[in-house]
Amino acid sequence: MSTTLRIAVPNKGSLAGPAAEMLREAGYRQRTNGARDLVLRDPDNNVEFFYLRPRDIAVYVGSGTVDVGVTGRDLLLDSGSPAEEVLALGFGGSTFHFAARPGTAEKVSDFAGLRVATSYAGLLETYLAERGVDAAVIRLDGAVETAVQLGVADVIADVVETGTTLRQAGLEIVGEPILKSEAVLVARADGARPPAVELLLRRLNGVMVAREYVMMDYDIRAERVEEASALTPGLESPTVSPLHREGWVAVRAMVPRAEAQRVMDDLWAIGARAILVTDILACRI
Ligand SMILES: Nc1ncnc2c1ncn2[C@@H]1O[C@H](COP(=O)(O)OP(=O)(O)OP(=O)(O)O)[C@@H](O)[C@H]1O
Ligand SMILES: O=P(O)(O)OC[C@H]1O[C@H](OP(=O)(O)OP(=O)(O)O)[C@H](O)[C@@H]1O
Ligand SMILES: [Mg+2]
Repeated sequence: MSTTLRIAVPNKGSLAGPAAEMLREAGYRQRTNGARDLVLRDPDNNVEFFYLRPRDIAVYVGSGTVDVGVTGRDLLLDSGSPAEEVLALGFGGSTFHFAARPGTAEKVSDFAGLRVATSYAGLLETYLAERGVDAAVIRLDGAVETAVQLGVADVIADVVETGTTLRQAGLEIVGEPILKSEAVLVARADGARPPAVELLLRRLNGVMVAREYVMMDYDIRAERVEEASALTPGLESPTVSPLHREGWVAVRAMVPRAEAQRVMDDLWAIGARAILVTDILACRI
């Protein structure tokens, strides 16, 4: 039997719930709601899950003590660990921005000589160094928006999701986004990809495709099938099957979920009927 694959999963914070849900959808065993196990075995899949702080996951993966892990792209870059992103997972999205009181600065080069507070010091130091900006980086653990009010910093660099926290602290975004982040699967940068990792990647990809697409079926007159196929090209090519009713065909294609209603309207307008949309439960593409 091959060696057990070790996977690190966030134990708390905004990535923990969606990460466990995605792994469950991919057919792996996960902790039941509210459980606080630090390790969980999934003998059917020959996998062991380690529930760790999201900030630490890239460090464990980089050291080789676990094979792969789920963390944020921002946390991976901040860690400076020899781990690399192998798959973006489509959840936990956020944008990392500079913010300050109005009138403090307009662009990054204005930060020279100022104090910038953040809980992503590694990421920030690299960013400033790459642009040759000499600012003092103040390392904080969280609630960095308050640092300006308390006089500890002039500027902050932090995750912005809705912008509510910034507004409440009287701050506004300065300059371009520093980084767009989302949850990612990470593996050791120099490591070979064992078959178990390839299998995990295929399963996670399958979950993402099943979430992003729906299956669309409809009937249409044969002479309009080219037009219809242009509206529903599918991933490679739509399936067209003969119907018992003369002059008509049945078409089946995957359609992006977000476009399903518009595509149905367009199909209806060219004479398609019996248009049905169904969820894709799982897939391997
Ligand atoms: N609104 C958000 N606030 C913070 N992090 C977010 C948010 N939305 C997505 N993320 C992502 O979640 C990861 C941070 O997760 P982490 O669990 O460390 O922080 P958290 O969600 O703020 O939890 P906590 O504050 O309880 O430590 C980062 O990759 C970050 O980009
Ligand atoms: O743009 P918003 O929707 O307001 O979200 C962004 C805020 O949410 C997170 O803080 P969190 O609540 O996790 O507290 P923390 O700073 O202590 O981590 C993040 O650090 C920002 O402060
Ligand atoms: Mg937080």
